[in-house]
Amino acid sequence: MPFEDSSPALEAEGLTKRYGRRPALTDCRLNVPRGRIVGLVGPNGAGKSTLLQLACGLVPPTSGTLRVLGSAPAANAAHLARVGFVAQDTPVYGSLTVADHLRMGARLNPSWDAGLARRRIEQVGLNPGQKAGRLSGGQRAQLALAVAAAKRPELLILDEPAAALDPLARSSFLRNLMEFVTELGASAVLSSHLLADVERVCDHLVVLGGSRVQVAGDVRDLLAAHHRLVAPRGAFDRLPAGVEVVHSEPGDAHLSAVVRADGPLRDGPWTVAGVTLEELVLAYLTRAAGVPAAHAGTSGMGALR
Ligand SMILES: Nc1ncnc2c1ncn2[C@@H]1O[C@H](COP(=O)(O)OP(=O)(O)OP(=O)(O)O)[C@@H](O)[C@H]1O
Repeated sequence: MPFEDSSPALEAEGLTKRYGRRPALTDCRLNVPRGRIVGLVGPNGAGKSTLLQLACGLVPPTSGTLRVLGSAPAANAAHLARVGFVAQDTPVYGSLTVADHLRMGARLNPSWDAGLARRRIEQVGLNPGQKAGRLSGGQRAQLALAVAAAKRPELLILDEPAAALDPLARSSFLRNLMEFVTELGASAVLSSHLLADVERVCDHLVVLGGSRVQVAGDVRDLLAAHHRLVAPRGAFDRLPAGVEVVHSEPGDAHLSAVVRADGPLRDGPWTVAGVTLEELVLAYLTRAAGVPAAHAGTSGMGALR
């Protein structure tokens, strides 16, 4: 059942967070609608964890505003219950058993769904009597996800939830995540360095680079608005209005560029092709990093490190 309130999952205006003089997020504007699975990507130190911590009310902004499900982050106990958070290292209580975690979840959360928690624990093959400290990284992540989802949150926030998992465990974790989000009618934001994971599960993208939002939007819209143009060098000086070069790479006689176009691209002295999500992300991050064009390789579905 979808939730009735339709205010954005996340809405930020001028959001800035500094640690001392070091900027972690600068002047960020975001509007993430409900019902999306959001991929938050960017290189190390881009500000992903900071944004997620701000959204959970764990740290305050230096300036600007952030609204989560229409309220200030962690505004009150009722609002806290609407948001589930799985932190970067999927922390669990080592001396407590899997079943203890579920009992504790039930005591702490008024909307706890014991049936959902039990079902998920069974499906991922966790032994309720097992001490959490003896679980593997993947099993810990599954337990943390089950506990966060059994709160029946409207928004699940996950900081690199699958980073430590092997490919099989990651695949099962992401499948579980998608099932939860669909079953709960919820929204989710997950940060990841793995573009293949983002491509697989996310329908909305936020790219952070150098503490700023580089690009954000529904994946389908972003892919429709971006193209790869290959053209003789001089042709890029005559691009029509409404076409912005995000990043270009030099060839011998031609330039290859990822461009953003407001509307359909008219014919010209260029060839036009679609871009993959990876090409799109790398074009923005390369531009943000100020990497010289010759170093901006885009081959292979990669990890952002
Ligand atoms: N508690 C803190 N105290 C001081 N500086 C911090 C703190 N937390 C983060 N930072 C700084 O803020 C910037 C953004 O860090 P953040 O952890 O949000 O990046 P990230 O995108 O999550 O990185 P990663 O991919 O490595 O996890 C970095 O320069 C980091 O050093």
